[in-house]
Amino acid sequence: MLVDGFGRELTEIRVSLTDRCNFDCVYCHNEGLGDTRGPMAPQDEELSTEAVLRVLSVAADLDVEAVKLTGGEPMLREDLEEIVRRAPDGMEVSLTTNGSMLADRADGLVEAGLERVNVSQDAVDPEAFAEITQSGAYDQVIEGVDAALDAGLDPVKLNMVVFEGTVEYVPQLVDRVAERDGLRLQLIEYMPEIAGHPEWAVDIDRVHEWLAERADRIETREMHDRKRYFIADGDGDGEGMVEVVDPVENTDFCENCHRVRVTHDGSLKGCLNRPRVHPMGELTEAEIRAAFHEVVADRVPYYGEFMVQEDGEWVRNEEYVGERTVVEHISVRADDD
Ligand SMILES: Nc1nc2c(ncn2[C@@H]2O[C@H](COP(=O)(O)OP(=O)(O)OP(=O)(O)O)[C@@H](O)[C@H]2O)c(=O)[nH]1
Ligand SMILES: C[S@@+](CC[C@H](N)C(=O)[O-])C[C@H]1O[C@@H](n2cnc3c(N)ncnc32)[C@H](O)[C@@H]1O
Ligand code: SF4
Ligand code: SF4
Repeated sequence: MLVDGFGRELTEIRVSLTDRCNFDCVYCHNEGLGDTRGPMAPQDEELSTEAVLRVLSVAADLDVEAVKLTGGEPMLREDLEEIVRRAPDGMEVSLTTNGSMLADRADGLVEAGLERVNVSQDAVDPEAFAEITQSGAYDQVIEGVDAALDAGLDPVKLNMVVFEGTVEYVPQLVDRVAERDGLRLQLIEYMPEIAGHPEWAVDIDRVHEWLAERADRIETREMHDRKRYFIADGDGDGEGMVEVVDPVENTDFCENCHRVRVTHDGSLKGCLNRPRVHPMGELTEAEIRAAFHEVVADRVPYYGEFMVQEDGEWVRNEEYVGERTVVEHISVRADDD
């Protein structure tokens, strides 16, 4: 198993299968890859099926236990089922999707070996959903979630980005997961580091407090030191789990980060917020293996090491001053600024 200089073992990888997407969510950080807008057709630079599988095979040799397939929108890839089916034995395969294409493919994905799915759902109101995602696919997403549950995926997590445009819907989504077996909720703190608009952020501590008041019990997940709140439904006969993903300025979160990312065009990235990417060459097994070693050796906790606090402000640690910033690295959404 690979371990970085801060004692963090590498246990998971996140593979961005494409940076294309059929939605245009106002908050999207696109896993640090820049704008999702553009042609919907497959792009030449995207990793081929075989290249993805080679990366997974090397990762499995290095004792990586789980892979998250993400994007952009990973369900735009027609070879998704094949990738899931041919992923290394013993590696947990999960998917994060906007859910708009899930209804027809959930059964096939389960058959291929998918173990669980996260579906982004920021609102229970179709109009608000359309405004946030810039798409009219609310009904398809709801059908996708139902199909995933019916197909036996467990858990199905609803991902909700908590920012000023969604915070009012938190209680409704908490109720929804408490009422439905198999559903869980992930409240993801809005991350302005890449997406911009820091003024959209809400105080995540207040969300924690609100959940703590309602929870029967609270657990802490090892990954990222995330809190999980277990909340009973109105009748008291069901219980929902709500996990909070709160990476912003959170040193405990970064201290417990065990993930690297593979970009859609075949580079390895040690941190979502850090621009450093390492191309994996022609993607021979030897090149991929070397890239994993180098990237893990270069991994540092973003908050607490790459960024440190000075007089109450987060500033770049002098040791990394020469490194580009995220904002310089990606093509930011020019017309949003
Ligand atoms: N800063 C940061 N944010 C993360 C990290 N992992 C997940 N997130 C945030 O959480 C979002 C949702 O992640 P998902 O891919 O649905 O899943 P997850 O919760 O990380 O993983 P599982 O709980 O294992 O399904 C990401 O797009 C990020 O916004 C991380 O390592 N660092
Ligand atoms: C980039 S999307 C890719 C997968 C898929 N298209 C989807 O939306 O689920 C992965 C996750 O990132 C979350 N996300 C995107 N931008 C974010 C931001 N600025 N802050 C926090 N989470 C964000 C989305 O809500 C989604 O759950
Ligand atoms: S669906 Fe996912 S990738 Fe697409 S714009 Fe929304 S958050 Fe970004
Ligand atoms: S180190 Fe980077 S990838 Fe890991 S939790 Fe912190 S910001 Fe996210």
